[in-house]
Amino acid sequence: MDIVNPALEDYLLAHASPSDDILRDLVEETHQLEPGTTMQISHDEGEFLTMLVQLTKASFAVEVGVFTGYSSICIARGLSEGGRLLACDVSEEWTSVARRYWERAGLADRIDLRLAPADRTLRALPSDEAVDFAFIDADKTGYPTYYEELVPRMRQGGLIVLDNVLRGGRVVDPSAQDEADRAIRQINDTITADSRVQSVMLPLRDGVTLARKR
Ligand SMILES: C[S@@+](CC[C@H](N)C(=O)[O-])C[C@H]1O[C@@H](n2cnc3c(N)ncnc32)[C@H](O)[C@@H]1O
Repeated sequence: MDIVNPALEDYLLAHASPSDDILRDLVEETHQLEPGTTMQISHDEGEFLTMLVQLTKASFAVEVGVFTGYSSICIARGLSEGGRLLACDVSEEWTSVARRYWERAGLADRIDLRLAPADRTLRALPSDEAVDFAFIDADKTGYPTYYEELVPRMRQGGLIVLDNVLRGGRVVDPSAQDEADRAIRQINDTITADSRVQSVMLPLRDGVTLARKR
C-alpha cells in the first residue's frame, strides 16, 4: 500500500533542501551492499531529522539503528556545539561503513558507537533525564522496549522519533500479523495513550511518530 501517491512522493523528495556529496556517496555505496538502500532513511527524512535536532537544541542524542550511518550523520549535524550522539547497533560490518562516512563528514568525534543489543545499551544509561533527542529505527519487535527505556531518560521537551510506524500500510491490514506488525501496532497504541508524551504520527515515507516528553 502506498502511504503517499508515488508521484507526490517524488515531488516531496525533490523539494527538500538539496543533498550533498557525502550523503550521495553513502547512498551509492550502501546500494552495493546486500540489503541495499531499503533500510536507509530517505533524503527528506534526513533533512527532517537534522531540523528537529536543531529545533530541540539537542546536545545529547541517542540513535537506535545505525546501519551505514545515514541517519547518524543527519542527527549529528544538527547537534549544538559540543553535542554527542550515542549510536546503537549490532552490526560490525554495516557500521564500519558508517564510521568511514562519519570521519569524512567530520563528525566521528561526536558519535559514540555501541556495538551491542540496544536494549542492553539503553538500560546501562544513567536514569537521569539527560537525553534531548532520540531516533528509533532498528528491529521492529524491539520498539516497545526501546521506547520504555528512553521515555524516563528524556528531558522535559525532549523528542523521541520513531521510524516505520505504518509498515507500508500493514498497520491497517488485519491479515498482517507477524511479530513486527504486532509490535508496531502495540507501540503506536501505547504512545497514543501515554500521558507522559504529546505525540503525532506523520505520513512521511513509511510513517514517522514524534513523541515529545511533557
Ligand atoms: C533500518 S536499519 C537502520 C537504518 C539507519 N537509521 C539509516 O538511516 O541508514 C536497522 C538497523 O538496526 C540494527 N539492529 C537490529 N537489531 C538490533 C538490536 N537488537 N540492537 C541494535 N541494533 C539493532 C541493524 O543492524 C540495522 O543496522
